[in-house]
Amino acid sequence: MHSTYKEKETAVLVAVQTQKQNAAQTKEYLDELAFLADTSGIETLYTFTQKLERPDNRTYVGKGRMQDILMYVIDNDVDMIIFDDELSPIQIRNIEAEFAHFQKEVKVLDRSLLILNIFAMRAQTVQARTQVELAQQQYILPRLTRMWTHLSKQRGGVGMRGPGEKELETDRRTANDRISFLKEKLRQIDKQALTQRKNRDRMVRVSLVGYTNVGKSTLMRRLAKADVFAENKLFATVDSTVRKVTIDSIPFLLSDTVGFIRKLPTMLIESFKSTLDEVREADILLHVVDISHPNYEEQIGIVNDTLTEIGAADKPTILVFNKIDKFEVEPETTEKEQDDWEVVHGENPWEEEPKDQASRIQKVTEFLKKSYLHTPQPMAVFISAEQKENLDELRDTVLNLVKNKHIQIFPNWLTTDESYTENSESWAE
Ligand SMILES: Nc1nc2c(ncn2[C@@H]2O[C@H](COP(=O)(O)OP(=O)(O)OP(=O)(O)O)[C@@H](O)[C@H]2O)c(=O)[nH]1
Ligand SMILES: [Mg+2]
Repeated sequence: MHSTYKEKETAVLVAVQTQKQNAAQTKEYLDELAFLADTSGIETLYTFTQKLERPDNRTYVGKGRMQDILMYVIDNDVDMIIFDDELSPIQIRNIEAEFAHFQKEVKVLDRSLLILNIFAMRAQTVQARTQVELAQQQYILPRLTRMWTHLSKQRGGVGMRGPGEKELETDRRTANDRISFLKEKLRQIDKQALTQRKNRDRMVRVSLVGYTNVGKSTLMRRLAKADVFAENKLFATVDSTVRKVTIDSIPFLLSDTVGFIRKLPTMLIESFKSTLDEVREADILLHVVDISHPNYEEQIGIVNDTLTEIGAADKPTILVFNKIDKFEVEPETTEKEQDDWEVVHGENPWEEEPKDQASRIQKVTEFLKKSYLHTPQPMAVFISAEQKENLDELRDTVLNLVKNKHIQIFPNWLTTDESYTENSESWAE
């Protein structure tokens, strides 16, 4: 029997492969888009790509590809199309018009809107909620056309048929008023937060930064015994958490905050400025990387670019390569590369499978250290936050940097350290 009840909304994904990217990268980007969709509770049925110099101004992909998408969406009664780049209001209108010929209502979303929706789902504090709503309103305002009604009216659904011209005018005015109101509210929250930060003892401030889902919150739990939320979804964290940590009687503040992603909407970065203050004002950064991710090098670049954008680059940084328990030495390396490695280093780490987890971790760590010694890198540590591997080494590296900074702030510290040991949490096992 045919049932019209659908558990999940369904989507097709669409990306353009420009000359700057190869097929493997495009696939990675689409996998990430599918992960974003999945995090929003949307099931991806199919993906479409097209090689183009740049996305088409009118309909993002060309006419022929659009026809393929149209047929698939109609035949399979798909609920929405999600594009990997931010669409202009005109592109949205044209794409929706294609479907209107077939009396098919389909939601047209893009990567930015998907990210905004996830942030809205996750925001816990008043500050984060206000910041997300501001970004949403700013995204929607130029797109308030007949096809659109704004998000705040209908939680969960976007891209429905909109109101008439007159209501649209009212909607635009309401959106503008709301934007002013939210900005003012954020100014007040910022003022309070600033006072709070000023009243805190001056302590060395360390911030966890990194791409989304790399394990920042998991590491925060290990380092500060903090009960922060971690899960295998994108943007599990969109607020920031600060905890006092003490190692060898040196106290410092550790903060965990929102992760970064490729093509993070600009309005989101802007409205999250105050959440990102923790990062901007930090003395030291722990840049966490998921070394088991096929695109981890590109992710490092994206994080560095975002840090530059928010004015937080050029701080003493430790690259924390996480998830070494999931890192596979073998499949990534050809036999020729293995032979070359053996010639240079006099051993072949691929020769035999280590028997237990401990020796496997040791082997992987040695392998990674050797690979990274060739390239100029900031300090690098290889850990597994989940499996608690090599955390002592990370602790020592952090301690060294913290100590240097601590001595700068408190030149007389060596004689007065007693007072800092009270009431502080110690490094978790
Ligand atoms: N295998 C493995 N998984 C890990 C490790 N560290 C974290 N994870 C998993 O990775 C997923 C993401 O971890 P989180 O700590 O939420 O990552 P995050 O960087 O805080 O992510 P966002 O807050 O979404 O930006 C979770 O499912 C963790 O259990 C690790 O060392 N090894
Ligand atoms: Mg997190």
